[in-house]
Amino acid sequence: MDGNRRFAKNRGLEVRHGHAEGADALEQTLDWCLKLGVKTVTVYAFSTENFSRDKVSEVDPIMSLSTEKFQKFASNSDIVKKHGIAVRVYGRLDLLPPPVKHAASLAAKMTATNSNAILNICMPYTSREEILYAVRTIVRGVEDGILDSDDISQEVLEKCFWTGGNSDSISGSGDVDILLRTSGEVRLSDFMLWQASNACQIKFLNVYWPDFTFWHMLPSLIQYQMSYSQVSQARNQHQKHLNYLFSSRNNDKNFCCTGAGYEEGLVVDAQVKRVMRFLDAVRKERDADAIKYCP
Ligand SMILES: CC(C)=CCC/C(C)=C/CC/C(C)=C/COP(=O)(O)OP(=O)(O)O
Repeated sequence: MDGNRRFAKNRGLEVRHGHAEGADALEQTLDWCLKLGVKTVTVYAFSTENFSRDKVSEVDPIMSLSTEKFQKFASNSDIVKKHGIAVRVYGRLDLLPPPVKHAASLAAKMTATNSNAILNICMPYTSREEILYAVRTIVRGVEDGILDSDDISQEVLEKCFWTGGNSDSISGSGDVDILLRTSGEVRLSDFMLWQASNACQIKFLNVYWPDFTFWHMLPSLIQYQMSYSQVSQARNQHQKHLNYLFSSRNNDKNFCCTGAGYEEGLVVDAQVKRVMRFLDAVRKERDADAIKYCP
């Protein structure tokens, strides 16, 4: 959601009004996405670096605005109810002021059973923080004796991300299909670096976020649909590559692996059992963390 300040400046408005318009643009965009069948929408609302902006004129107003939006989502507001949206907040929630993290946890809790669509709000987030979180989780797993260092793989690492769960947990969403960056900046600014690395369509749009319309979004969706077979092919290739790495790590153990990595239904040996037990504990802890600031 980039370009709120420049939008405000161009109109002679205070910065906080730019952010307020940005928050409204999110609800509108969400409505378009869900009507078109895009069931998971992830937005970059605040980076950990944004805390260094002016507290009074910018950070505090963003925090108040976010509290208000989270409270609205928590009460299953019109848009949440209309589309059955589960709201998830990814990031260093511990760094947020108490009213914001209370409201964020409440929104996650009160919408957790909504199962038609997912809104992920990244706040305060950076990809590098997320990767660090995953690495720390894995180190703890090894130190606690749940996991062997030999068990660590790309799949295990990515399942330890904030986004690493699956659709039936209240955290996690997996790979990104389309990434849209508004405001004309041509960089990713530490957003979903890992999740966007696997056949993701990345578009840089020359529009400030509050001015973003359906017509900015539509060409990207059409292009994605038209290239869907190449996307699937690239993803299958990637899965084959992971399987190859997996079986070559395990060829001394007479291990066999099918397409779905560590998912259920696979041949189970001691390593798979260990990994599944670890990932289950990770998912439970992450789900508990998502709602731990509920008042
Ligand atoms: C919970 C919820 C939905 C909250 C929404 C609050 C909101 C709209 C936050 C966006 C804040 C932000 C740093 C935007 C980026 O534009 P920028 O300020 O970097 O603009 P610039 O690129 O023009 O400087």
